[in-house]
Amino acid sequence: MLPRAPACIEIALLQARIARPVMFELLREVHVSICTGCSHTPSFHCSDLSAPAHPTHAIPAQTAPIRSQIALGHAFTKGINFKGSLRGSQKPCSEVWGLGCVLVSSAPSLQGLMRHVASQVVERCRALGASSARLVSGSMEDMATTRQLVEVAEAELGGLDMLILNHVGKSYFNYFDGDVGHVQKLLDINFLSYVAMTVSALPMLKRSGGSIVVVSSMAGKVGFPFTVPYSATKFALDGFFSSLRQEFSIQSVNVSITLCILGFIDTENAMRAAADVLLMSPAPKEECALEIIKGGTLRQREVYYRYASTKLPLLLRDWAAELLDLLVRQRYRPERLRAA
Ligand SMILES: NC(=O)C1=CN([C@@H]2O[C@H](COP(=O)(O)OP(=O)(O)OC[C@H]3O[C@@H](n4cnc5c(N)ncnc54)[C@H](OP(=O)(O)O)[C@@H]3O)[C@@H](O)[C@H]2O)C=CC1
Ligand SMILES: CC(C)CCC[C@@H](C)[C@H]1CC[C@H]2[C@@H]3C(=O)C=C4C[C@@H](O)CC[C@]4(C)[C@H]3CC[C@]12C
Repeated sequence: MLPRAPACIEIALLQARIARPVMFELLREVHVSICTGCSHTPSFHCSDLSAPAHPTHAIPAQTAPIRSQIALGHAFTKGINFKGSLRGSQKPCSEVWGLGCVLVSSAPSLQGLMRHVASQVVERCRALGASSARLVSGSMEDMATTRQLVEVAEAELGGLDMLILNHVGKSYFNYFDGDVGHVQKLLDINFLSYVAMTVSALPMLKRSGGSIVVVSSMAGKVGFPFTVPYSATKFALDGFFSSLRQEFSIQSVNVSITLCILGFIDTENAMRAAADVLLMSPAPKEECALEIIKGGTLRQREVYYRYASTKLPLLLRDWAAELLDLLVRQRYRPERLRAA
C-alpha cells in the first residue's frame, strides 16, 4: 500500500487503463488530483455495475453514463480506471483499496433512477474500500458546481497536486450555423469552468507546488473548418493560461501550467463526428492520456500529441499560414458532412 503523504496524491486521468508501471513511476510524486471529463475512460456506465459482488449493494442495470467523474485517490497502481476498478468488484477488493473519488453527475441525469444509481455507486466505492467517495450533483457550466467540487476535494483529501481540465461540452462538426447561444454555452463549459476551477483550486495548488493541466487542441492554435464554436473556446484557453503562466513566473508562484495541443484522437465522440470527413488517421487515446500525464508531471509548458502532426504544422503556421490553411483543407472531405 502506498504511503499517504500530505497533499500528495496519485491520480489518473482519461483512459487510465494506460496506467500500469509507467504511470506508477510518473505519478509517484503526485498524490491528489482532480480530473474532469474522463469520458473516454472512466465514463463508466452503470451497466458495468450490474453484476455486483456484494449483493447488498446491487445496482440496477442502466446504460446512461455518469457525467464527468472526478477521480481523486490512491489507487493508481491500477490506474483510476473507474470501469476497471468498479468492475473489479468481481475481483478481490484489494484492487480498489484506497480509491477516493468524487463523482460529478449532471443535473438532468440526477433525476429519478439516475440519482438513485449514482448514490448506489458511491456506496459501492465505499464498500470496496474507497478512502472516500462523494457525489456532487451539477454540471461544469455551473460555476457553483466547480467551486463545490474543489471544496469537496479539499475536505475529502486535504490537498491537491494536480488539476487536469479535460471536459468539453457537446458541439457539432459542420459549417457554423450562426447560433450565438451555442457559442456562449460552449464558452461556459469549455472555457469559463476551467477558469473557475483554477481559481478555486489555486490556494491548494500553491500550497503543494502543484500543476494545472489544460487539455486543448490543434483547433486552439489553428483555424480548422467545421469546429467554429469549439475552436473559439480552445483559443480562449491559450490566451488565459499562457498569460497566467507569465504572471506566475513574475510572482514566483510555484504552480506549473501545461497546455496540451492534441491532434485527432480516436475517442468515440470524435470518431463519430469526424472520421468520415477527415483524411487522416486518429492517434490512440491511451497513448494520448499517457502523454498528457507525463507532460503535467514533468511540468512541461506545452504537450504536443502527436508531435509530428502538431508541432511541425505549427512551425509552418508562423511562416506560411496560407500554405498551412491549404494543406489542412486538402485533408477534409466536406461532401461527406452529415446534413445539419
Ligand atoms: N478527440 C479528439 O480528437 C480531440 C480531443 N481533444 C480534447 O481532449 C479532451 C477530451 O476529449 P474527448 O474525450 O474526445 O471528448 P468527449 O466528448 O469524448 O468527452 C467529453 C467529456 O466531458 C464531459 N462533459 C461534457 N459536458 C459537460 C458538462 N457540462 N459538465 C461536466 N462534464 C461534461 C462528458 O461527460 P458525458 O459523457 O457525461 O457527457 C465527457 O465525459 C477535450 O478537452 C478535447 O477538446 C483535443 C483534440 C482532439
Ligand atoms: C495540420 C493538420 C495535419 C492537423 C489537423 C488536425 C485536425 C484535423 C484535428 C485537430 C483537432 C481536431 C478536432 C478536435 O480538437 C476535437 C474534436 C471534437 C470531436 O467531438 C469531433 C472531432 C474534433 C472536431 C476534432 C477533428 C479533427 C481536428 C480538427
